[in-house]
Amino acid sequence: MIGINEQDLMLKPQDDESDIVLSVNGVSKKFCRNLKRSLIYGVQDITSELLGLREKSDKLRPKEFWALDNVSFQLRRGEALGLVGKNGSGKSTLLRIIAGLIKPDSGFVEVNGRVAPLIALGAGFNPILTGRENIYANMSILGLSKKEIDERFDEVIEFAEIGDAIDTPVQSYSSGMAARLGFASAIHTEPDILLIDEVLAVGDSRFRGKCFQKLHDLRQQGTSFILVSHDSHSILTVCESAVYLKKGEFIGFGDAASIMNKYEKDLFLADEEQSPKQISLLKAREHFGLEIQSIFFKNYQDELIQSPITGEPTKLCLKCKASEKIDNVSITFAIRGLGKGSETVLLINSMRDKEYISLSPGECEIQLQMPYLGLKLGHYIMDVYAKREKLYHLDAVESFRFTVEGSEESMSRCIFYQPRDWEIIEGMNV
Ligand SMILES: Nc1ncnc2c1ncn2[C@@H]1O[C@H](COP(=O)(O)OP(=O)(O)OP(=O)(O)O)[C@@H](O)[C@H]1O
Repeated sequence: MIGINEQDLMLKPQDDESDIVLSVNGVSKKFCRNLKRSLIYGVQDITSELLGLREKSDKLRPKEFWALDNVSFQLRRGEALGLVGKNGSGKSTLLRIIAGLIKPDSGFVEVNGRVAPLIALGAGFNPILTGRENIYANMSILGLSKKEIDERFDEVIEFAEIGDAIDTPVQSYSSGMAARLGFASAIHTEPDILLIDEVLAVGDSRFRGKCFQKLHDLRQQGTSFILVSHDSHSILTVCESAVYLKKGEFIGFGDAASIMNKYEKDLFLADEEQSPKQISLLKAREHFGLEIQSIFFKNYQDELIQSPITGEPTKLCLKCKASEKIDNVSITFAIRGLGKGSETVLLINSMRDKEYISLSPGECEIQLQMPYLGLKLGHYIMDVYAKREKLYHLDAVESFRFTVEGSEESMSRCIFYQPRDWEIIEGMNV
């Protein structure tokens, strides 16, 4: 478990208990994989509860498993907390417990204020009702009177941008439209805590930008939120703290940067051994005159380095073996971040750089020299391709993983490293 460190304390200098809007205390929830048994256990539990015999048990019955095991954290007024974990790790279950939709088997949740869950797409809309009817139903469930909904109705449809479709049944909406309407009606209830489960991933990027802007405004007014996302960048830019779950196990609660670092490391590097300084590619592959034998990083003193460092001079090296003289070799490095839908963050091609590589028979080292490494801290996957005059495929290495390290704390919250100097010009020359 990741403990509370100095950074956590820095994040919350005011340790005022009245600021806590949500407190999750040792929450556990078990489910049963077998439907028939699950129904039997359900009937048993209800009967014993009605008879006042039910005791909270920390023991699992056959076929049961912990979907959440002893989860504890707090959320303060105006704070954004990221909730991360692989598929099936218990994130939705936790949000459903916080929203009061299901009860924990042990532990308890204290909520100070109004919770608006945006859990399923469309936030629980009834598909046969129109958008208009759903807004009324939804916002009244979240505690608003008809008069209050009337007052906000125009703002909701304006924010959701669904126009005339407001009077057609929600079942005819696209998933993006339903998500927009769900988001718009939830935020206009002015909740104290907003629970957001991946819904923002559905809208187009312009609408997403608008939602993030709205979330920012709500936070200024004191709304706190929990954001579930598989996209590290969203969590790192929006949230200051995070909770990490792994198959129901509570791995940690702390500042977003250190939790996301731990999560990414586990997610992608779990089965890798501590990566050696030099990655030898032992797998025999078919290659056409050029074989890439290993990939590694060096500093500008030509020493091998385990993990390159943001902003430092770095060489990315390929040890190759040519079986004959080869002219016009084109080398491509395609580097992408980790995680679902990660884009290519760096694409370098020697031909496009007008670098015409000619290799003599035998071994050689091809070096890409980077005076400043612009990649931010984190984990990456790289594909490398060697081609002859763009057309003939010589060799390729796919999914080479590496980690970029760094000492600048701010680098975990931005996208690239900017080499820079500062200068103050004073006096007459300005
Ligand atoms: N009602 C239920 N009955 C039985 N098992 C359930 C039930 N709800 C969830 N589970 C199981 O509990 C585990 C946690 O599910 P949950 O939906 O909370 O995960 P998640 O982290 O939200 O996943 P995802 O990222 O895919 O949305 C999963 O193994 C899931 O199959």
